[in-house]
Amino acid sequence: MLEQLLDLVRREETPEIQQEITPAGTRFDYQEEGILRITPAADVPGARRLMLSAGIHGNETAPMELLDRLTRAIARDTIRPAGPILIVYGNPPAIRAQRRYIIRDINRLFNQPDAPAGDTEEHRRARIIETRTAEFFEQTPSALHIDMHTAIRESRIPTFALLPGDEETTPDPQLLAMLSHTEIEAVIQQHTPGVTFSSLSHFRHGARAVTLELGKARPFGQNQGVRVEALESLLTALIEHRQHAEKSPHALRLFDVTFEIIRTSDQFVLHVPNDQANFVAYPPNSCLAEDGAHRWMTDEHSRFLIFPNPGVDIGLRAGLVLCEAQEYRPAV
Ligand SMILES: O=C(O)CCC(=O)N[C@@H](CCC(=O)O)C(=O)O
Ligand SMILES: [Zn+2]
Repeated sequence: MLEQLLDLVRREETPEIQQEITPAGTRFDYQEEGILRITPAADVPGARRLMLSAGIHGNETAPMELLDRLTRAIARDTIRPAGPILIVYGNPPAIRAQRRYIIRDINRLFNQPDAPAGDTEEHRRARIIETRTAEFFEQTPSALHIDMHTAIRESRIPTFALLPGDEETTPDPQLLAMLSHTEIEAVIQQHTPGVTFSSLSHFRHGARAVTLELGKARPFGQNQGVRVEALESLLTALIEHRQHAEKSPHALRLFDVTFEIIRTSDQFVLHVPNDQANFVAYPPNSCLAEDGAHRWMTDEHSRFLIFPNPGVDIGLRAGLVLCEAQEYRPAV
């Protein structure tokens, strides 16, 4: 029953039995709505703690369908976990409503210990997730958090990853090597501490953390165009703590976030068509947005735009501007 965690979320049902053990001895513990802790029959030395999340935005269904398949395979003992796993479906009310969020974008409410408590469902949910995440990671250096999303718009690079980080952070070689075996084609390194779920894991718990963008957001059952086979194979190998060789590694385009476009007032204007894809490259000195006297301009380096969104709340990012770095080539 507990392997049906996603269905329980969608039906807003609480399971009567909140702990189950598979024939192979894998234990499922239902912690909260949409949060399941999986404990292996026997911890394999060196196996990672894995936190796998999806549904932080309720309309991004392909990652949820992937996580649902993995959870059910573990329950059938088809996949045998080597280390503990925390499965998180981020925003149950938004998942049921099939919307990105209900009142506040929950992926802007993390890693802000000094922020006011907030009184929305998303604020309450973010605190629950933070509590369960802290319990789970307990400062485990080998931990890995993969937060899976799909994007609002089409993308000239359809599948890409974002790595949280600060000014000094460079892309983690282990994560790059891992991602080079999946459908991910580009990796974006962030350089300012963020407020996303992956930022919480990285900055608060010292975990390796990555946000994956797996394609365009579509309703449940309509994700045939979202290719995740290689990712699913990698996640299965990570869960079982075994070598992964199903897909030969490929080069990755690397980008750095050079600045964020922030909507700072009602006068904010984003000079980007609503249907423009992610990763459009601009000529230098293009004005991407303006708000009063402030203008966000490209230059000869900072010229790729992703996540343009003029409808964000004031104070939140309305776009990320990137410069391209030297590509990653897997070791031969
Ligand atoms: O398509 C968009 O505009 C956003 C897609 C999405 O939800 N992306 C995440 C990225 C999180 C990160 O920066 O690590 C988000 O915006 O929350
Ligand atoms: Zn998302």
